[in-house]
Amino acid sequence: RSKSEPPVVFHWLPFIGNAVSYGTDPFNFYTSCRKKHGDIFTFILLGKKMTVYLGLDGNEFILNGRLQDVNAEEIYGPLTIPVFGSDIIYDCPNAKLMEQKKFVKFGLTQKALESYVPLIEKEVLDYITSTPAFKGPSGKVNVSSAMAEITIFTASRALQGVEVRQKLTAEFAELYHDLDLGFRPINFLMPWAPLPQNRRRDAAHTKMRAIYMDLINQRRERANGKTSDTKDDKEPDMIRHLMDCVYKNGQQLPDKEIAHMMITLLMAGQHSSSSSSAWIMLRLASRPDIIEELYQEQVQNLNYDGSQPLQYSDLDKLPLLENVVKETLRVHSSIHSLMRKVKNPMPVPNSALVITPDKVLVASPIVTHLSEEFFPDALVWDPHRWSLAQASSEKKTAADMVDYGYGVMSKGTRSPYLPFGAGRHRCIGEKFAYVNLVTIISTMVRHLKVGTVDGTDGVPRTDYTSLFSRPVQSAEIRWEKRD
Ligand code: HEM
Ligand SMILES: N#Cc1ccc(COc2ccc(/C=C/c3ccc(C(F)(F)[C@](O)(Cn4cnnn4)c4ccc(F)cc4F)nc3)cc2)cc1
Repeated sequence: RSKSEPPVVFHWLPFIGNAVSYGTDPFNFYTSCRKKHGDIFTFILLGKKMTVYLGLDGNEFILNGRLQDVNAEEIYGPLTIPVFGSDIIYDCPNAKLMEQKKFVKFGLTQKALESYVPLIEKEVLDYITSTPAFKGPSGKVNVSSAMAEITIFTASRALQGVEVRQKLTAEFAELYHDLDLGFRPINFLMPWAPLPQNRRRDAAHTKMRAIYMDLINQRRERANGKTSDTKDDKEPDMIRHLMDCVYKNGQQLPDKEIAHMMITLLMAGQHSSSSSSAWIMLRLASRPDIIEELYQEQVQNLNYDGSQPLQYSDLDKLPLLENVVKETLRVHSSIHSLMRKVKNPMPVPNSALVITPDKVLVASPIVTHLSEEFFPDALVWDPHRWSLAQASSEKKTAADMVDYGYGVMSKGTRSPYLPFGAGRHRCIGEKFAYVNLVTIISTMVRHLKVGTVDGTDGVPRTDYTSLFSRPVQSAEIRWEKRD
């Protein structure tokens, strides 16, 4: 091979290449390739040349790459456009995506987040006091399906508003399920496949968009005082906010784009929060000592006595709970591969290597999350490891800050911990995710003790075959009501 090409990982079959070993366990695949070839290597995934660049330098090279050199929408578009809808996110120029991210980020105001805490708490309480899986004083529950239901209720009630939440129990749940059928890796790898579930996905998307557009019209009529409905319209939910957003070119956000943005936020919020919350509950079940510490934290820091409701200002008085979420996002990052299409030859600094436009670049922050170099005993889930680090907040100089059009933020890529990505495509849902996760877990800890079914301190293996790595299905935990 030419000296400017990264080493190619050995594979038996052309086209299929390393798809199977990568698809079954990407983290172990990356780790074993790194031992043989170092931080930069190319593997074959269904005919695509995937060039992985690991470590802090890889994260910087890819996530802070120039807009004209690295392209996200070419890779993510085929998977996301049929699910999210047209003219938004990866179906529009990047400049328009940056404006859409600004709209959403500025819609998640402190006032909005404050209003979400009681709504989220109520959804969790209603769930554990009414769903059959939590009937009686104790029992076992499939933690993935329970957390998926809880998070769809909390995310829809908070972010989507009361009408969408009410629809969730009815037709919407079915539509969400059909739309979700299209949100699978197979649609990454073979978007053109005429699979039956892709027709159901398209039908569900069309119906969901119509539901949102009706909802937007109802709200507009109410706002114009056409109907006498006295419903409290002042709830700062995202639909209301997006209805008032205007692009830089003076164009109002069209109703169709508002509907598509709301579907996008439902999918993003649901998958990331449900896999993270399932892992948090499984980790707590394996560490009953941590559960007791969390319960004591509620009692000592909030004077919790079994009655008073949670509020937004309580959330930053729960450092151990925050570290439980932070540590779970380190060990169980739900997106293991961040991908970009290369558009121009990209010389790798301090090396003879050039990444050419026939490649797809892959960053994998989870590899730095689990490197002994940055985290001693990296594979051990230990929330207390962050309480030491909580003191040392690294200094932020202007050189570390950047604004891609949706607010100033740290470049981030000198950090080995990037669960929300970094750079132009960095997540804007982090604040909502934390409020959602901390409120859900607080409420679970206040009312339930959990443990593993077999009494061991283990957690299930990771299922990497879905779009967001999650616990292998039918992972169960034991629960017992406190009150
Ligand atoms: C624990 C929860 C979450 C995690 C771990 C997470 C993770 C990530 C990551 C790693 C990226 C970067 C993707 C890339 O560079 O290719 C990202 C981007 C993004 N996420 Fe999240 N996310 C979470 C929750 C959310 C929520 C709740 C929302 C919406 C309310 C959201 C909306 C977005 C958006 C709009 C982007 C930008 C994509 C782009 O600019 O191309 N995320 N997220
Ligand atoms: N043989 C075989 C074989 C081979 C391989 C495999 C498995 O291979 C892979 C490879 C890569 C990946 C990557 C996951 C990936 C990337 C992007 C997105 C996303 F775009 F959708 C998201 O970032 C998601 N997100 C962000 N924040 N919250 N949600 C997003 C952005 C903006 C937005 F507005 C809404 C969004 F929700 N989602 C998921 C997963 C599996 C299986 C089998």
